Amino acid sequence: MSKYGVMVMGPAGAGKSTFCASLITHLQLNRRSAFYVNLDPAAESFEHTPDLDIKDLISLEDVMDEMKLGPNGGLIYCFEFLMENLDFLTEALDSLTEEYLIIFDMPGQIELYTHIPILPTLVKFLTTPGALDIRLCAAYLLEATFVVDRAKYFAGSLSAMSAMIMLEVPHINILSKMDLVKNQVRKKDLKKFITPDTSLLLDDPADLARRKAGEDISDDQYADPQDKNAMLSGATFKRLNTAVAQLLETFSMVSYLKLDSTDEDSVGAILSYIDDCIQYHEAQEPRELKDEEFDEAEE
Ligand SMILES: Nc1nc2c(ncn2[C@@H]2O[C@H](COP(=O)(O)OP(=O)(O)OP(=O)(O)O)[C@@H](O)[C@H]2O)c(=O)[nH]1
Ligand SMILES: [Mg+2]
Repeated sequence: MSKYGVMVMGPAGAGKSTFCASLITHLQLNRRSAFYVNLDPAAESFEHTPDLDIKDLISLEDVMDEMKLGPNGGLIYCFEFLMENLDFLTEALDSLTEEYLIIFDMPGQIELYTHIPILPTLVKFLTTPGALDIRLCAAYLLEATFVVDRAKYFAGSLSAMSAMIMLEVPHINILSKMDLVKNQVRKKDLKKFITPDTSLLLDDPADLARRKAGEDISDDQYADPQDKNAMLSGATFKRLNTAVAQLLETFSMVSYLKLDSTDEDSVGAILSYIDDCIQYHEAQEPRELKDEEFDEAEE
């Protein structure tokens, strides 16, 4: 029997836990079952109490104290420990039926999504047929506020693409906190953010601000070529950004869905994409309405 899940990923503060909470509320309102798994060993407060919490296996605070590690090293240690204790996941998830949407709330350390092979191994474990056999969709969140700094937006999109290539599961990218940029970006421009467009770099407000402040230095203004290597700014920075933007455009693998976690319809729309990705509805048995649901449907 297949299980269904979504792994909510993305950089620190992108709105992952808020989205998980809104998603659970939305599922509950629609009489669907959610199973909330917190895999962030540093997370402290939750809107919905996790059904399974990595902190019951290992806490980042203890690891940092005992192993004398910083927060990032500590997080990697916690994940390595989880990989050695996968029973922790199997025991909790094995008995879940296909009715459930299992929601994994991930930490925000970006190295987890880019160059450390722990996550691909974890995803393989969760999805292997015959074992947990979870049909998993990755949801990668990037803050919409990045649209005011185009370089950050393209760098974020590159990390989204890296996660997508590394994990090899159905993947959706999400621009979160759309409510914060609604009045800042014209609709026409927003389209260019939904599918990364190189022309965004031509009228980058952050770049204009830099130029105004006199920080824009062209390549030939560097007196010392060694300085030029050390200070990636001015024309070199622009060329790098253009190259990254062109790379994204060429592969055309990244495009975004818009999310405002405070808006129920927006959360519902994202859930439909997730359901499609994992073909959730195809597996559901038609179920009989309970008496009170029947009464409501009659009204
Ligand atoms: N305006 C607005 N704020 C949001 C939205 N989603 C999240 N936030 C805020 O963004 C901040 C970070 O949100 P979290 O959900 O904790 O982000 P996270 O990605 O889980 O953060 P880490 O787990 O620390 O990586 C909080 O102050 C949220 O209230 C949104 O859709 N709109
Ligand atoms: Mg979080």
